[in-house]
Amino acid sequence: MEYDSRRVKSGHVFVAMRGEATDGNRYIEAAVAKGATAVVTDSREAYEKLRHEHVGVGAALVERGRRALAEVSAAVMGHPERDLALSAVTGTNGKTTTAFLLEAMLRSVGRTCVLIGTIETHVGDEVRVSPHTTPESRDVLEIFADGVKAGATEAVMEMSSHALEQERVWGLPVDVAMFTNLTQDHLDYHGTMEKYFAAKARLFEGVGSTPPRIAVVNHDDEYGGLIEKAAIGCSELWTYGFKKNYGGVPEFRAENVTLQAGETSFDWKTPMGTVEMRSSLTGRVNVYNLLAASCAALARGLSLEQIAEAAGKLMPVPGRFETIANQLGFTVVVDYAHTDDALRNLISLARELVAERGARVITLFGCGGDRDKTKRPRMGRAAGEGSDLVVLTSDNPRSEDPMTIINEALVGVRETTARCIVEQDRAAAIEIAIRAAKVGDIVLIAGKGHEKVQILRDGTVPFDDVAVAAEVLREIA
Ligand SMILES: CC(=O)N[C@H]1[C@@H](OP(=O)(O)OP(=O)(O)OC[C@H]2O[C@@H](n3ccc(=O)[nH]c3=O)[C@H](O)[C@@H]2O)O[C@H](CO)[C@@H](O)[C@@H]1O[C@H](C)C(=O)N[C@@H](C)C(=O)N[C@H](CCC(=O)O)C(=O)O
Ligand SMILES: Nc1ncnc2c1ncn2[C@@H]1O[C@H](COP(=O)(O)OP(=O)(O)OP(=O)(O)O)[C@@H](O)[C@H]1O
Ligand SMILES: N[C@H](CCC[C@H](N)C(=O)O)C(=O)O
Ligand SMILES: [Mg+2]
Repeated sequence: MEYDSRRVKSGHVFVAMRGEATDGNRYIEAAVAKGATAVVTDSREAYEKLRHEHVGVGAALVERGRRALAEVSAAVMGHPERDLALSAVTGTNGKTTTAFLLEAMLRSVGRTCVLIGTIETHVGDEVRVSPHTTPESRDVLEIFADGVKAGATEAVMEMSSHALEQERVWGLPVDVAMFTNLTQDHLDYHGTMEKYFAAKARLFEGVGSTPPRIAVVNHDDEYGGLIEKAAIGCSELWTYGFKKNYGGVPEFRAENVTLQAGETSFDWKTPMGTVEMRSSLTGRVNVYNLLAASCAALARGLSLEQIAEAAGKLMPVPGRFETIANQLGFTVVVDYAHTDDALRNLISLARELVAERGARVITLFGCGGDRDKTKRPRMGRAAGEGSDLVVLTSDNPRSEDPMTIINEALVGVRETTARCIVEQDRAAAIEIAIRAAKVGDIVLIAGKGHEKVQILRDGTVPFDDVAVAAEVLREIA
C-alpha cells in the first residue's frame, strides 16, 4: 500500500491522492511502471484509462483518495488502531511537550506505548525518526501495527492542523483528545484563523470516527469555549487551567503555583481529589502541559498518586527550554518557540528569571521560509518587546532568500526599543548572542529546538543549536 509513486515497489497497491502541490493521479503510470499491481483512484478519467491501457492492473474507483488510503491501509494491516487506546493532542503550541509527558506517565506504570510526534516516534522502547509531526494515515497505521506487535496497549500522538485538515488521521478512534491552545501560525496553509481553528476542532468532532470519549480542554485559552462546543459529541468534557474564565473555573485546576528555574509545583485540584504536583520542568506554559497530560493520564486510568509520582520524575523534553550547561555565570537556553505567542511566553519567563538579578535578556530568533509570512513582523515585535538585545538570523529559509525573511521580521523588531543585530549565518549569530552575555544574563536561542538541520535553498545541511551553543561556550571558557 503506497501513496507516493517514488516509494512503490513490485506488488504494491498505489493509492492516488489529490494534494496541494500536485495530484497523485499524475503518477499512476510511474507507479505501474515500478510494479504496482493495483491502483486506487478518485479520478474517473484515470480509472477508465487504467482499465483500457493496463488490463492486468487492478483498478478501484473511490470517492476520496486520502480516505481510501486510510480505510484500505487499516483493513490490510488488520486494524491495529482498534488494539490501542489512543490519546491525541492538538493546539498551536505544547503538543510535543504534552505528548512526551503523557507517554512518560503511562510508561511509569508499566504500559507499553506508541508515541508519534515532531521530535521522534517511539514504538515501545524503539526510537525512530519522525518525518512529520503527524504522518500520512498509511504510515501512522504501520507504526500502530508495529506497536501492537511490540505489545503496546496505548498510543499517544500529536495531531497537527495540517493532518486534521488533510484527514491523515481518518478513521482513528480517539479515546482522549487534548486541546492546548490556539494562537497565530500556519496561515500560509489555512488562510484564516477561523479555518485554522476549524481544522483543530475536527479532532473533537471525530475524523471519520466517533467523537473521542473524553475531551480535555484548556479553559484559560481564548478558543477553549469554542472547542468545548465542538466537543459536544464527546461523552465527557474535562476542563483544565488556572483561571476563572468564561463559564466559571476549570474543573481540573492548578492552585498555589510556584515557578522557579528547574522547579514547578502546584496543587492539582480535581473532582477526584487534590494532589501536590512537583516537577523539574520550567515555566507557566509547562504547568498547562502538565495539566493536559495529567488529565489524560487520569482519563486513561492512572491514579492521582501515580500521576504525581510520575510528574516528579519527568525528564525535560529535548529542545524545549533546554539549558546548556556552562561555568560562565549566565544562562543559555535552546527553545522551539517559533510563533509570536511562544516567543512572548518564553521571553516573559526569562524576564521573571532575571528580574532579581537586574540582568538582561538576549533573544536570538529567525522565521521559517515557505511558512506563514504574516507571523514574521509579529515574531519580531514579540522578540523586541521583552528583550534587551535581539539577534535576528535565519531559521530554515527553505526556498526563500534569507535576507528577505530577516527584513520582514525586522519591521516588527523596529517597532520596539530593543537593540538588534542582524546576522544571517545562524552559527555566527549564536556566537554573537553568547559573546554578548554577561554574568546573570539569559540568552534565548529560539526556533529550532531539537532540530538537527538547517534547510536552505541549496540543500539541507546539518545544524544543531545545542551543539553550536555548547561549542561557543567551550571556546569562551
Ligand atoms: C502542505 C502539506 O501538508 N503537504 C503535505 C501533503 O502534501 P499534499 O497533500 O499537498 O500532496 P502533494 O505534494 O500535492 O502530492 C499529492 C500526492 O502525489 C504523490 N506524489 C507526488 C510526487 C511524485 O513524484 N509521486 C507521487 O506519488 C504524493 O505522495 C501525494 O500522495 O502530503 C504529503 C504526503 O503526505 C506531504 O509530504 C506534504 O508535506 C509537506 C512536505 C510539508 O512540508 N508538510 C508540513 C507543512 C506539515 O505537514 N506540517 C505538519 C505540521 C507541523 C507542526 O506544526 O507541528 C506536520 O504534521 O508535520
Ligand atoms: N502550553 C504551551 N503554551 C504556549 N506555549 C508553549 C506551550 N508549551 C510549549 N510552548 C512553547 O512552544 C514551543 C513549542 O512547544 P512544543 O514543541 O511542545 O509544541 P508543538 O505544538 O508540538 O509545536 P509544533 O507544532 O511546531 O510541533 C516551546 O518550545 C515553547 O516555547
Ligand atoms: N512544524 C513547524 C515547525 C517550525 C519550526 C521552525 N524551525 C521553522 O522551520 O519554521 C513548521 O514546519 O512550520
Ligand atoms: Mg510538535
